[in-house]
Amino acid sequence: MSFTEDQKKSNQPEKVLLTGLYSSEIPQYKASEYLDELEMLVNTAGGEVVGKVLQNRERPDVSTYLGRGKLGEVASLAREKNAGMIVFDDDLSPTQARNIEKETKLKIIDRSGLILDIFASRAQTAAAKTQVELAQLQYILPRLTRFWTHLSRQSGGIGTKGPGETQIETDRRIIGKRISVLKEKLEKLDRQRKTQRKGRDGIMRIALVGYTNVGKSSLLNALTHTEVLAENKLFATLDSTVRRFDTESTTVLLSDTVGFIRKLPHHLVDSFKSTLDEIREADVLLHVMDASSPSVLEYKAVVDETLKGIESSDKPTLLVFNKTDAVKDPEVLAGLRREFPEAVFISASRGIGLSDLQLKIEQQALTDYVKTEMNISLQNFKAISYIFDSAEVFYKKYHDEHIEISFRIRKDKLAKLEEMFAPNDLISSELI
Ligand SMILES: Nc1nc2c(ncn2[C@@H]2O[C@H](COP(=O)(O)OP(=O)(O)OP(=O)(O)O)[C@@H](O)[C@H]2O)c(=O)[nH]1
Ligand SMILES: [Mg+2]
Repeated sequence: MSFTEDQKKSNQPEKVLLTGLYSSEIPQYKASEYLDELEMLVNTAGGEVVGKVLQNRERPDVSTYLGRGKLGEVASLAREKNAGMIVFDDDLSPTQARNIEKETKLKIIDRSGLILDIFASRAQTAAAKTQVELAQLQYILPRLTRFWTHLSRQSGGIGTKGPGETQIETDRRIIGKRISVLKEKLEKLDRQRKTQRKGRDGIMRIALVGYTNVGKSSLLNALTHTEVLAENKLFATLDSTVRRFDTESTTVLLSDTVGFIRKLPHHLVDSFKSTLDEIREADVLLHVMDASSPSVLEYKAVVDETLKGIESSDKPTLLVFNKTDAVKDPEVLAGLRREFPEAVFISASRGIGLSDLQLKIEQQALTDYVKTEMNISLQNFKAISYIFDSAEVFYKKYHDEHIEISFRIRKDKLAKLEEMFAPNDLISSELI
């Protein structure tokens, strides 16, 4: 089922009901914040929320998620409010989804399905489109029987009887084939990306990371005076954009990345590998947070956890609290300052605190990188080509028997370079 596809057919926003659970572990106010976030997702997908229902249950019912009675109530509320769809805050098992559809006769979608839909409608580049399609197919595969009953009903098939097993088996094979084609395509795109990246190696790479909608793209725009799409929607950014950013003493490459969210479908994380590589390969992370959100620390934990999942949690990280202009209570800011004395406090949209941030970035560059000028014997072409591959070269001049070269290089790479010199290869070397 596709939320956004249905949207395109009619100009009326699809009316939906949201539902979720609270328990001794997730208090009611938390669950209701989660539904607010789910509402943002629905709005982003072009839908309109006409009601929200929470049920107190320790764990979801294995066959219908909500208890049967509650599900009946939700279905009648949906009819009363003219809603044609129920959105579940948790992921439904294929069995739950099938049962709920049967009982309510309403369209249903779960959190992962909704996020996948949004990603699909926002993907622009070949890479993002391929990554989303792969995630969608991986999501559909175990749910194939349900999608089939859905299709046969849509096309006015008789009763709810699905097609024979053999048809489903055939489809499963077709989808499986398509998945391997997409994986191959992504590998090819990955190789292209790696070639394009050659030559940027000597420059410090910083990735902007953070929860969705915290202002990462706005910060990229503010720092580099460019116009990347920034808007009050979730997942405005799907593709990573890289911008060169010159400070007084150094140059860095700043990349904007896809925002994280609670319960990001794991298929998405897997298939967005090449987009997330931008984070994995960065030297430094700027973890951007929304200081004006009451859930700021919870979002921080989600981001930390997601970074761990992509093996990027031990990188040097600058904490950046954005949207300070929108914080009503000064005590909130004071509290954050006390708890995170190293953090930088900014407002990307008002341009507050940006020079402070710039300074922190420069300091970081100074600790990790050095600028040096060398005179190297042309005999040692191995060392010279290593410099061209892994450093940013500012200046070079060939003499009869040596090259004069100035470059910026990461300290660990400099150490590796120094090991390559035989006696007399290095005529002179000076930090600049
Ligand atoms: N009040 C206030 N709003 C801001 C600030 N920075 C960004 N915003 C707003 O926050 C919203 C989200 O900004 P984006 O830059 O798109 O956020 P993002 O983190 O890139 O979001 P995704 O790409 O969707 O993950 C937009 O409506 C911005 O105008 C700020 O400093 N103060
Ligand atoms: Mg963005």
